[in-house]
Amino acid sequence: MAGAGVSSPGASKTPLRSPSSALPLLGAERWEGRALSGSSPCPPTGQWLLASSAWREGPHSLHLLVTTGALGLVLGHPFDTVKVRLQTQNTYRGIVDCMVKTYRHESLLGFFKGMSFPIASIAVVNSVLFGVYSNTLLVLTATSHQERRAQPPSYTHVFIAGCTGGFLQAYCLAPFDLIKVRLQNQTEPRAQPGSPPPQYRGPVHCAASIFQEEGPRGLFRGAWALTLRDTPTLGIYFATYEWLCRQSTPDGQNPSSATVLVAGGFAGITSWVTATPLDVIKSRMQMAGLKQREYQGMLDCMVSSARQEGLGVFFRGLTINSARAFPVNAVTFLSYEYLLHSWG
Ligand SMILES: CN(C)C(=N)NCCC[C@H](N)C(=O)O
Repeated sequence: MAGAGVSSPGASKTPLRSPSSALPLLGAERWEGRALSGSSPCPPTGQWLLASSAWREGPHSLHLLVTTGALGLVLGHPFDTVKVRLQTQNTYRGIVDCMVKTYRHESLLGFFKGMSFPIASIAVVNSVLFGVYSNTLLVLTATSHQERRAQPPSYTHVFIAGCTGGFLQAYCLAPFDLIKVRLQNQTEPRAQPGSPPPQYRGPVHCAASIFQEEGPRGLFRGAWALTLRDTPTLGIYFATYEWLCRQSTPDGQNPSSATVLVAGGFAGITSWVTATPLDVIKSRMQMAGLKQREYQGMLDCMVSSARQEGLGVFFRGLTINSARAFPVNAVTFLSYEYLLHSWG
């Protein structure tokens, strides 16, 4: 990552050797205490998982990774629920109609259905994505994170590293994403006496039911569409982020925190714009046989969706997902940069 590392919004853009310029934002005393006591030697750049590296850095870094990821996820989940419902159900006239109906029938809690598994898995999924990305870049460019400030990687390398991260994270994400989508699509209000119970009583029951009915492969329903969605679009995600950072940062310097936030937010939007057609197909495949008819495969799903609902179907949920993607990915990149930076 060229110029990887963050500086506080007001800091001058001088090359940084420690996260001290990010201190006002991210906890000055903790870092300074550690630096003074000498308890934080620079760990090697080539570690596979960000989370395990963060553990070595100390609980502060791990907390940051998990907390920012989880916070973004909680704030973004209601938007995600509306997106998923718009993509898979034909009963809504648009975003507002979906929000109103969800609120009326299910109260505010309806927007948070299916959130627990994504929260439980965010650290692993983000660690695989960002860990594989930064290590692939390390292999491709043969330069460490620090050296890349002076010798920025080519966009082709950034794109390939992003695609590799996207490909591998898709397989970790697939079962969690399937359970999320199934639970988000349960429109029954909370169990009331006399009303029929929803099909799944919670995430564990959902996973167990799928496993019992369809075997382990059932948990990977839609995984192909997910992989096809994530492989190129995560290449686009990192390349956009890198490009935006370089546009607004003088050569050899670190992007400011504000730059990281804006570049991360726009990288999220750009990647989701390109990911939406396959996102629709993925969600429909995951719901096949339930609220959707069974499909013979991805192609069948694409063709029959387009025939019945027109080409606009491939952009369902795009607006609300873009509104969600900006803040979620802004904080994700800020914590990623902070972690890289704190390794020195
Ligand atoms: C286009 N795609 C699949 C992505 N950009 N994925 C990475 C960002 C994931 C982030 N938690 C989010 O939900 O936006």
